[in-house]
Amino acid sequence: MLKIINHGCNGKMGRVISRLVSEKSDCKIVAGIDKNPSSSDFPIYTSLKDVKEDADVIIDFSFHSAVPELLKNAELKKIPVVVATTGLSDDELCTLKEAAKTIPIFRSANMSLGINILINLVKEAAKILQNNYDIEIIEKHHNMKKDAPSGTALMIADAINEVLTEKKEYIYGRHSKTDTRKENELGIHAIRGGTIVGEHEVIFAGHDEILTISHSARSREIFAIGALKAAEFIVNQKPGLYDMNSLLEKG
Ligand SMILES: NC(=O)C1=CN([C@@H]2O[C@H](COP(=O)(O)OP(=O)(O)OC[C@H]3O[C@@H](n4cnc5c(N)ncnc54)[C@H](O)[C@@H]3O)[C@@H](O)[C@H]2O)C=CC1
Ligand SMILES: O=C(O)C1=N[C@H](C(=O)O)C[C@H](O)C1
Repeated sequence: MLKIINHGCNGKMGRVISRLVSEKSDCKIVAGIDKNPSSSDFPIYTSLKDVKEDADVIIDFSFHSAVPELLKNAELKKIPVVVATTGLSDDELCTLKEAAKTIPIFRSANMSLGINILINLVKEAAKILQNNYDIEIIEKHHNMKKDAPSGTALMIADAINEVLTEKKEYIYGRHSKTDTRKENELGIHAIRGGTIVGEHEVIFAGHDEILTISHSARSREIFAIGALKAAEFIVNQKPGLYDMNSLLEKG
């Protein structure tokens, strides 16, 4: 029985995690953590330091500024963490990398299988098309999303840059720009509206032809399923930083 702490349990993703876990027989939520506690069938705390229950793993869908304190306490309690929260600053990312020296940490801005396949396809296309095609990323999310661009858009952009001979400069929207697009640009554009779960589109625009590779999330369950798989995976790992590639390699 995998004993899970649900960090951000009262949020949109935290609630999906709780629902999916309640439908499974091989794992359970032993405690939740949220800055806005409410009643639940498991105890809810405002910080990991107060959690009394014994746990194997923490799944985190919260807010970027909550991550450093979570990791500090996870290190003290020696509990592996799945970090799904996006929008981490450079300093917060440094803290995460330091913590991964003590405990296993799984981090991905997108826990869906599809986006991780998209990244592999986009890398192949980028290698071939890098000299003659302009690359732009468009992401669309619901009107409650706080960070922009999405963590996934940045993860896709970083993956593209990894395989390019000449690295691109990220351009976030083109408001106030008064010159034409430069070859070294990689445009990243964020749209917010309604209840859009998450759409990512990578456009390779060349002379008289456009290649578009896209992914559309139709429910939050795909992220929760991925996070639960990551949780099962991370509990058996040594301290270190793991991502979706580690999980996909495992098969
Ligand atoms: N990696 C992935 O596959 C996915 C990542 N996300 C990311 O997960 C995060 C959460 O997304 P949602 O659930 O939609 O947001 P949400 O705003 O609905 O939920 C966040 C929850 O975290 C809680 N929280 C905020 N600060 C806290 C703190 N200091 N301590 C404890 N709890 C705190 C809030 O009270 C809230 O209940 C976002 O960063 C989002 O981008 C969302 C979906 C998929
Ligand atoms: O906030 C969300 O909802 C999502 N956030 C992640 C991101 O920032 O990439 C992943 C997913 O697209 C949903």
